[in-house]
Amino acid sequence: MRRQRTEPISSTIGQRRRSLSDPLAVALRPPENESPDERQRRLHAEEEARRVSDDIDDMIRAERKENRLKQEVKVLLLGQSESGKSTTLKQFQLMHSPAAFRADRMAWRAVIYLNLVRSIRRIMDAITPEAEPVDDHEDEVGTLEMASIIISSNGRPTSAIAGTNVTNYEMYKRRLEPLSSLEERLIRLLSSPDEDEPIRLGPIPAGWQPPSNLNSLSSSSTYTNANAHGKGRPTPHVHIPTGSYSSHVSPVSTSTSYSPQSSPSDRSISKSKKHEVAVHNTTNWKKAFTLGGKTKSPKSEHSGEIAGWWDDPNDPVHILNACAPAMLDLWKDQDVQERLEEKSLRLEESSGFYLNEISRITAKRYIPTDEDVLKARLKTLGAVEHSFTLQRGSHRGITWKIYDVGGARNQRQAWAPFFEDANAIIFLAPISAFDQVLAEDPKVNRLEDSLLLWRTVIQNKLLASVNIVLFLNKCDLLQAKLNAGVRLNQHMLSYRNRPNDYETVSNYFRTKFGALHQTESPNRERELYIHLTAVTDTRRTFTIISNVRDIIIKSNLKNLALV
Ligand SMILES: Nc1nc2c(ncn2[C@@H]2O[C@H](COP(=O)(O)OP(=O)(O)OP(=O)(O)O)[C@@H](O)[C@H]2O)c(=O)[nH]1
Ligand SMILES: [Mg+2]
Repeated sequence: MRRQRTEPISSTIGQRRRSLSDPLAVALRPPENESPDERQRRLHAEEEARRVSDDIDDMIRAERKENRLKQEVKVLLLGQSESGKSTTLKQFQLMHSPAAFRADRMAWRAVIYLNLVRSIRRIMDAITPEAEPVDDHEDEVGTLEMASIIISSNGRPTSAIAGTNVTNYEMYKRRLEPLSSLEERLIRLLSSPDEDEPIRLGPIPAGWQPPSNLNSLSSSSTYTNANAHGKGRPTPHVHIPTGSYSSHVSPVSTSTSYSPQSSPSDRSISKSKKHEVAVHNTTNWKKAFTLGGKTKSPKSEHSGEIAGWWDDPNDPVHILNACAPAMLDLWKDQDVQERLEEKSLRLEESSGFYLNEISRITAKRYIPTDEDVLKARLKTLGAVEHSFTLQRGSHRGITWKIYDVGGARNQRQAWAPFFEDANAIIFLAPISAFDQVLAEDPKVNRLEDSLLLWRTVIQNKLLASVNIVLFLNKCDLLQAKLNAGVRLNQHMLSYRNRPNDYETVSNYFRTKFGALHQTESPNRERELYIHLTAVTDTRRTFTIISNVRDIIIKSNLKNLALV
């Protein structure tokens, strides 16, 4: 709104009193021979003018406030890979744009299928008889790379442990063979064929060193800070190893991926399948994966009804459905369970775990639930922006931009350009991971990595005035792990002989992370908000997100001197 400013008329009006030396004040001074009537009229006119002026001032203030409220709040999600950043973003989406979140459900079907197939392959890898040749060291890492590696408490690599032979191994291998080519097909579909840039992580190059300190990166001029849509922001360049995949993989071809006698090219396919599938921010994987190019086929010739994907013979659901009994038998097999236990492979704790729901997931008319989508695991490359505008409540009109970045070590250099204009950071540390190592570097304990990363973020001067919220995440898994008897002090000596219960352990982590903030933050005034979270739990997370949202907005307004 434009304003026609009404100047104060008289020197008698409170704050607007002008000095008598002011020529304008002299000009506006009441005539000396003013009659009582004239005086009355003048005072009335002055009063009216003052009222109009005050109204306009009020309107200007309100307008300014509204404009400020319209302002964007930029939130950056940080944390190591698999800490739960993308899952937190999904919760924000579910909370603020549920229709859009649910519209994407069918696209997530592909990821869920792939997660399930990969869990089966992890089991097959784990129960492979010890006599079978192991390719090389990379296989040792690669076999487990699809999710966090769980190390046995005695520190020995899991494959070195001999034990139970699974009597039915050959039978499972035969029955589950079609899943191998299905996995390749799902990877290819998710890797979006119309994508220019390769999007899957290749093997970690020899001699590769993860960036150890983000401080140096944040002051680097390598990256230009681009607009809010991330255009021009740097994106990490990731390669698919050449020749990893055959040019065409038939959905029904029988692969020899589980076979020790596979050809070199089969082995190369099998090897690259061991790397986790990731999606680049520019990848339109959701569009690419409507499974068969459509979610609905034309009206059925016979019934005239709308038929679904289940009528499409090429839809992956058919292979999954046919293999479901074998998958169920495998997962329930006592020998298999013993073998997994011997290898300390707790698949229940791994990302994208659907083995307890095989029948439901492989049903022909399966539609993912919200919970399924929240559990689905797809690694992020680069940065993904999601924005929404609050429609209700006192913070109506504020636009939130949430940036979700890849957390793997070779992705972290892409974070720094987002630091400059961030209003808040939600840092996720998965505290259940105290007995796990990084997928990208099996020498590094996950919790140690989280603590180092946390320190680097809070020390960063560019972030000195940014609100920091810490999610000590995966508390549900922490609780399950402690209940199962896994002891924190076997992995973290500083824990000594404190009680191994959830309450004491979670408080210990709260204090440890909090103390680092106190000693390392360049801004002593900055408040830290710590939450114990399980971001796959919608009800709990909604409450936390609402609190966090209010804190961030309040503090943002405070910065604007509005409250
Ligand atoms: N049980 C449980 N699972 C969780 C929790 N948070 C995340 N997950 C699961 O952990 C997996 C990894 O989560 P993501 O959100 O993809 O992790 P990320 O931090 O985005 O990982 P990158 O993209 O690699 O950086 C997903 O399968 C999630 O469903 C949690 O609190 N509890
Ligand atoms: Mg992610």
